[in-house]
Amino acid sequence: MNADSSNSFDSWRDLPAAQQPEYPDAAELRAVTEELAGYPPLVFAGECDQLGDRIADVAQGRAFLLQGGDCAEAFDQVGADQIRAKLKTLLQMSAVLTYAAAVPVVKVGRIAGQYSKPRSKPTETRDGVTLPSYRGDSVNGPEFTEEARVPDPRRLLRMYHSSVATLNLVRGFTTGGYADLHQVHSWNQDFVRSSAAGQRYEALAREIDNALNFMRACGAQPAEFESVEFYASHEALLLDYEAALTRTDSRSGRLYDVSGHMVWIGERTRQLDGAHIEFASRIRNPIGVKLGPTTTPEEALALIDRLDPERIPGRLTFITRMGADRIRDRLPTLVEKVTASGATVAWVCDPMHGNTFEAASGHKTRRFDDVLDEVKGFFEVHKELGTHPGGIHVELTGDDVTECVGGGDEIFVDDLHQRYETACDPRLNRSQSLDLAFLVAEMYRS
Ligand SMILES: O=C[C@H](O)[C@H](O)COP(=O)(O)O
Ligand SMILES: C=C(OP(=O)(O)O)C(=O)O
Repeated sequence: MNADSSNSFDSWRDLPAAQQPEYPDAAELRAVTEELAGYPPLVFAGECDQLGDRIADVAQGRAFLLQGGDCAEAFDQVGADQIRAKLKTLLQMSAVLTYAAAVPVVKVGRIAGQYSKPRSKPTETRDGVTLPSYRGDSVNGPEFTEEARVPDPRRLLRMYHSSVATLNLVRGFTTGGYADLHQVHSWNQDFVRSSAAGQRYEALAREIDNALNFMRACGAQPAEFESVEFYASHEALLLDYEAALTRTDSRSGRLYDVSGHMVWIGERTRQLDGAHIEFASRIRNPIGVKLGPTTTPEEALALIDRLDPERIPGRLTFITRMGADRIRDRLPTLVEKVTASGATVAWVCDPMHGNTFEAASGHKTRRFDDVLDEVKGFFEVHKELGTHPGGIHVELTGDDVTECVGGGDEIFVDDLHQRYETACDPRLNRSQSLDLAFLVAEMYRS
């Protein structure tokens, strides 16, 4: 793959780009992006196409998308234990969904690139002191000091290297035996095992074991069980970074953003006349777009025209994040109008971003019951319309954190301070994630 030099690709630069950092030194940014443009790709175009084929199955009702990971990855969390814990969570969820809902699961991490955050407010005030908001480790530091909050373009280099290290280990785990289906029990070997969800999982893992033993006895040992296909995704927020990692595929001459297999455009940056949608329209990766409760059917149809003019199933995923109280009201018209237009998009539910509130303690949190209710609403709407509820997009971690309230091993509002470790928004912990997988599997089956 070559660094792209075609002028047309630069069209996004003439358009307003929301949520971009204001770097104090433009020359330093230029030097960084030139350096990035010379670095090897994180992923290959062929892998992006393969994910596109898998998402086409999702869009056409033959598979389910499980997309999840941190709200914001952090540079000081790039360690083997943290990465393995996230992967384990996704593998366990996927085992539950595949076995209990009997559906192939397309596994996509919010991982190896999820370092940038759009914010509601440009500044944050504490004890009368106002500083620029933290925008993710790729932009500035979370410490509440003037120095840390200055956007530093050299952080983009660290984002690249952290993503490379993460993806390298993920590839090792997913193809080197760790993700072998015969290991279903070993993913459940830590604190989660004693939780209600962990015990339920253990029972399911025994059933999977029995099924594998039966197949072995019949002489079937499919190689597919020994490794998993796992893809990396993140929000394409910082366009200087994404553009520096956009390359021409030598096979097809087409442009791919090789910073991840799939990228999505967020709710705050999906303006039709903005730089993010223009950028996304130029690359061939599978694209996600977040759709919040104010999205009109006309906007959804215009997004399809811009991002999927050839109507290729798998190209476009609409990730709806309406809120539990609005999903049943807002989603039906969108799905109806998009379906009537003849487009085949994958519909995926993000039950996190429409359900955030601030607890009295000041912690941003989400109720597990609201998360579940939004997913329920999503399934109800699709059932009613005869369309496919294609997947879930969740903020989660493999650790035993206390960031969202509720769940089978209930976390109370008063517990939030105990292990509140997210760099930005609250994530489901491991047992809440498993609880969700079991409940989603039941909904999918019914
Ligand atoms: O993850 C999504 C957004 O970046 C996040 O919800 C913004 O949070 P804020 O409303 O605190 O800025
Ligand atoms: C910012 C995010 O979501 P949204 O764009 O839906 O607010 C996110 O998923 O990190």
